[in-house]
Amino acid sequence: MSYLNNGGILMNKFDVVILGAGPGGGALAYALKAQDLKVAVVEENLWGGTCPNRGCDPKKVLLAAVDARRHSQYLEGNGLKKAPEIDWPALIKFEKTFTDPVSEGTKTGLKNAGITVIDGSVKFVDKHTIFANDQKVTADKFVIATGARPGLLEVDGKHHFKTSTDFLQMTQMPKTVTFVGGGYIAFEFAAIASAAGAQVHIVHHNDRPLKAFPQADVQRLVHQLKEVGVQFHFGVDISRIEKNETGYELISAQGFSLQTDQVFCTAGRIPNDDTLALEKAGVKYSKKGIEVDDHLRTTAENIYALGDVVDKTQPKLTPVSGFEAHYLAELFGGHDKSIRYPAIPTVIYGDPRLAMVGVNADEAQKQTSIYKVSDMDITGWFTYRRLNEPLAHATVITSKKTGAVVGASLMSSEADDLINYFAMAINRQLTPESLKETIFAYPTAASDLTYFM
Ligand SMILES: Cc1cc2nc3c(=O)[nH]c(=O)nc-3n(C[C@H](O)[C@H](O)[C@H](O)COP(=O)(O)OP(=O)(O)OC[C@H]3O[C@@H](n4cnc5c(N)ncnc54)[C@H](O)[C@@H]3O)c2cc1C
Ligand SMILES: NC(=O)c1ccc[n+]([C@@H]2O[C@H](COP(=O)([O-])OP(=O)(O)OC[C@H]3O[C@@H](n4cnc5c(N)ncnc54)[C@H](O)[C@@H]3O)[C@@H](O)[C@H]2O)c1
Repeated sequence: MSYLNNGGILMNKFDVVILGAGPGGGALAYALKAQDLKVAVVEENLWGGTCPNRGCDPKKVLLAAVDARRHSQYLEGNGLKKAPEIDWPALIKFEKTFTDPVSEGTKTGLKNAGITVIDGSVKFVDKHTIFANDQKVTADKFVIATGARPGLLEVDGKHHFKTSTDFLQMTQMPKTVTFVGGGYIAFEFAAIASAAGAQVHIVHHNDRPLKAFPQADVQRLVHQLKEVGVQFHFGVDISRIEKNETGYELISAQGFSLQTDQVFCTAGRIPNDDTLALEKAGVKYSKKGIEVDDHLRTTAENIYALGDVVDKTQPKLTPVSGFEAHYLAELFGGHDKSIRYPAIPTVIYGDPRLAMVGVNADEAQKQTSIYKVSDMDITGWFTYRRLNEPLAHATVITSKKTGAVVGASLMSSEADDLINYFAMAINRQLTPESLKETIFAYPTAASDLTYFM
């Protein structure tokens, strides 16, 4: 139902309006439509959100070429003569064949399912009303799924910073590339840029990059990136970026200076909660995201939030947004359970992959009366030796009381797939004995599972 009010403004009334058409908002819209609710989605930018347009998917497309080159390098002299070089402009052109159709395709898909799609940037008027550009929309419930955007460090010359979005659209690879902030994006993009021929620098403000991952694994990853030429600058706080004839100079108050052709800020993302006029709706938020309770309800009783925009301890990842969407669909469908997250696997798609799930090895080492920690150099195992990979490693944590696997961190080219088996083992509380009841196809990375525990 829509009509014009006295002011000539288009009015719409919905059961649920979802703000943001990312993986979280999109998944929720389909699930609520399946419950016969009148649903609208408002999107201010590209339909589909961060992951398929400027995040996970385009990155993984670039990685296909990077992986092919690296694996060829490992086999040089062992069956392969010469590793191929990356043709960056052609690779970006290939990547665009994935990203270009996403927005229109996502929007059409929602429309075809009977979901109302509205292009516009949302501002709350009150807790039952929003403005999406010039459209006034009312609803019984709102779900804020507006995600996050790249943050820019507050330094002089911060307008010179490029972002992860720029990197994924860059048609030429510069000779030198610098990432400021040693997190997920820096480690992944450093592996990509270095394989594509750039001299890569990572500048990090302390000596502990990737702080959510076990320290020993991070050190191994740093070592591996150094081996392929990536330069790390730890304990450096950039205070200024100056443009000069040949590119940019990064400067710290302590006298650090680095000349680079391009500089990317990879020091974290900012939740998109500060542009929504949330005060008007009584929704509490901060720089960390929107405050929610254990039902993903905000401080306004009819307004919920999910995904990267939420202030939470869980990692901000695509499948986590999807999990929360599924939870809210069930909540709106009538159940009243609190949200309970399973063990969440997370991966650095670097060289090699670093993946972890469940209890962190560093925490487990501090509680040896509770956990058994098995640390394994698996480089010599058949699965990895046949690829001639320089580094493969696994740490597996089991409960001393039950024998069940409770955590793992893996490093190898297979780690991103293999970690999912560990996630399943943890969530189903599998013991090494129960794993032996399954026959795994051999020879595969999964057929090694019983040797890990
Ligand atoms: C470079 C990069 C690589 C990544 N790689 C991975 C990976 O490998 N694996 C993984 O799991 N995760 C990865 N992520 C994280 C993943 O992309 C996010 O966790 C995921 O997209 C979050 O989904 P969401 O639906 O919560 O938010 P988003 O995908 O950010 O969607 C939010 C949507 O809301 C819209 N919006 C914002 N403000 C408004 C407004 N005022 N009005 C209307 N619409 C608005 C935005 O335009 C956007 O489309 C990566 C992220 C980046 C940046
Ligand atoms: N593979 C994946 O799943 C994946 C990949 C990319 C991004 N993401 C998501 O996107 C988020 C953002 O990624 P990101 O890499 O921008 O952030 P991040 O939070 O992973 O890392 C940012 C890093 O910057 C550092 N930092 C902060 N201030 C700094 C300063 N002044 N100077 C130097 N370093 C500084 C922080 O200590 C931190 O280590 C991730 O946290 C994750 O949720 C996920």
